[in-house]
Amino acid sequence: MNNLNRMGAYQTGHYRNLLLDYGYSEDLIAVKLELTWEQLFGDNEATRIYYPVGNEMGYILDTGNLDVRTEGMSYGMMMAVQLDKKDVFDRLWRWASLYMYMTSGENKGYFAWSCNTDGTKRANGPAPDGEEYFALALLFASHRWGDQSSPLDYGVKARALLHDCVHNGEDGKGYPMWNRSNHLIKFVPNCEFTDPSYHLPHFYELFALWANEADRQFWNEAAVASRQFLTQACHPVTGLAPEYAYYDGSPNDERGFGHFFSDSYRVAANIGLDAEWFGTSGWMRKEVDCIQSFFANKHPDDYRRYTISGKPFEEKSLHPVGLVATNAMASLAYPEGTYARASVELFWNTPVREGNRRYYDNCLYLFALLALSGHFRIW
Ligand SMILES: O[C@@H]1[C@@H](O)[C@H](O[C@@H]2CO[C@@H](O[C@@H]3CO[C@@H](O)[C@H](O)[C@H]3O)[C@H](O)[C@H]2O)OC[C@H]1O
Repeated sequence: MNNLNRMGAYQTGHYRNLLLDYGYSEDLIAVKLELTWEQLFGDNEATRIYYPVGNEMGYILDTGNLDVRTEGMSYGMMMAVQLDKKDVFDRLWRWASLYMYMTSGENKGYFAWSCNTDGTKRANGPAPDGEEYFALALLFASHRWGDQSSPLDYGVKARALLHDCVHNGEDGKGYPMWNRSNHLIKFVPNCEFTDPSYHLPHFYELFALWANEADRQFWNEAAVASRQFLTQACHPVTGLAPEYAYYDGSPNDERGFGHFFSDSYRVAANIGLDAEWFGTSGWMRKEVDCIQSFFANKHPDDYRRYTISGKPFEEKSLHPVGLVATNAMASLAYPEGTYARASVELFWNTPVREGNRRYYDNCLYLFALLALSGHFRIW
């Protein structure tokens, strides 16, 4: 464990139910959690994102782009392991293992980030946020349910994946997902910039405990590096982070992703979960206060794309419900903050999204509900 002088659930064993602390009743919280799972994973055509396939498999559909992404598959697995839904977890993992995993070429050992619903690949490269979520979801599954025969040998698969993420390229073929010198996660393996929303230091703390022994120091250093990186990537006044950034944290707008838009929303949520698991810090409190105060006087119907200094574009947010959710989840890092309770109240009163853009919003929605109710746990 790296030099953290903070106390979170990892140290105390206690997961805060912030919804309860803010006055929502235990019964209502339980009902909302069950209902939301059902809305996303049941057969309500207006809200679902999960589709079973035959007796053994299933996928999460990006309903806006009509593809299956490693992001959604790994998110679905994380949700399933948190809620003890082994059947759903195993179905998703079987589908990802069969169709997305790449066994040859430059990206051997990684997962194709986008596939069609019939399993054919739409891309031959990975998106590292999927791999990090797959790895931790698998480790949790291994601890919660025990390893079975392949592909359900969860712990074995997680360690192999983390090994490849760090060591690919050492034989001259392919690239690691993390820059080996500065320990920062890349946007894609064969580039040298990053995506602030991919930085999950709270995951790396756990990889440092459970990955192959030879890589544990690497993961400790990755946790330190990502926490430092985030302080550089988030704007000091608005708290907004860009979608893509250079390693020094400055926005990378080469392809038009240097502003606060869809990917960026997750940064605040990630800080909330890091605080819940490993404790909060002065910077995390300030960051949450900045971003929540930036959105405090804005209505979700009018959320836009913004420069990180806060200048709005004409373009509306594609995922306002997701942004409501991530801003609420951030409250875990600063529950006493000026806007923390109002951010959670807005989330509580916002329904899951319907319509074709619902996938990303509803993923962020269920993550926020899990975290705010103390159900997003280290297993
Ligand atoms: O260029 C691709 C890159 O796009 C890919 O990134 C994945 C897709 O985008 C990210 O999330 C999306 C946020 O906007 C919503 O509208 C979408 O529904 C989400 O999927 C996601 O985090 C990435 O995994 O990575 C590979 C690159 O080659």
